Amino acid sequence: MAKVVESDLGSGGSNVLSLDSIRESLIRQEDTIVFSLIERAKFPLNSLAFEESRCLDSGNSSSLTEFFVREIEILQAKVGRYENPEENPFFLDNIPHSVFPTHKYPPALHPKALSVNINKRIWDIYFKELLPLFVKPGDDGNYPSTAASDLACLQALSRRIHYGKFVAEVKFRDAPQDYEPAIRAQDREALMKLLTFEKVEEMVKKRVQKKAETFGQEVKCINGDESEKKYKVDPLLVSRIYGEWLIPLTKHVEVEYLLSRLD
Ligand SMILES: O=C(O)C(=O)C[C@]1(C(=O)O)C=C[C@@H](O)C=C1
Repeated sequence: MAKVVESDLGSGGSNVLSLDSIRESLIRQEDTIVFSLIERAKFPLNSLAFEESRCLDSGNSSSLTEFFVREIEILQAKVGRYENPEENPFFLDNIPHSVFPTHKYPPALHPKALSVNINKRIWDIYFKELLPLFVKPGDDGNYPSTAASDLACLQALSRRIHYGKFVAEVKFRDAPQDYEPAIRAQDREALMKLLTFEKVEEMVKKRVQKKAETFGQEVKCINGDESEKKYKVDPLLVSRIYGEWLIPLTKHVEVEYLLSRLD
């Protein structure tokens, strides 16, 4: 069995590997996700930025958004972003090494974690299903700012969903006797059942709804008598995005990670 050691887990984490500390991080990530959706909602859909290749460089056939994300990922890789096991690139084919000495993240995950990357799926879902739900239709031509906002959303969503690897690792360590038989049998359904906590999911959906109400409320009057409350992104929609996409994709990552946990 590959060696995985007790270690510090990610951003500002304590060195206790526990389900509570992992959930704390997921709760903090909700703020980033809700804010990134609110920021993206400033712009209309601007689909020309991500749907069509309009690059003037004849050797390049990517959309403006894809070009932007690829270039930013290269830059971020050069300063060590992908040395952090919480970060997963969208374009794996062109990730260079860091050109600076990097922080040595203690190995918290099984080495097979590296092969769990569902960013291609996240990209497709984000542009085809999620974005049209929470931004206005239309085109204002502001593609560079739109692409920057899309990247912020994509990275926040990807980090949250791939955090499933850490959640799965902790659950496995807490109860190997429950998980090992299902892993040996490669039984996805049994694993899904073991790692599901419906009450926690309900709480997450309610909390992000509340965060979207709190962070995204239009504030025009200062004497508190807004006649009708208005939100930059519909709070019920944020809850639905979690319930229908983010939580199921996180669980999918958990299962994929666990399937190789004994390799
Ligand atoms: O908190 C957990 O136990 C998780 O696995 C995370 C999560 C989620 O995505 O929010 C996923 C599955 C559980 O059913 C509950 C919540």
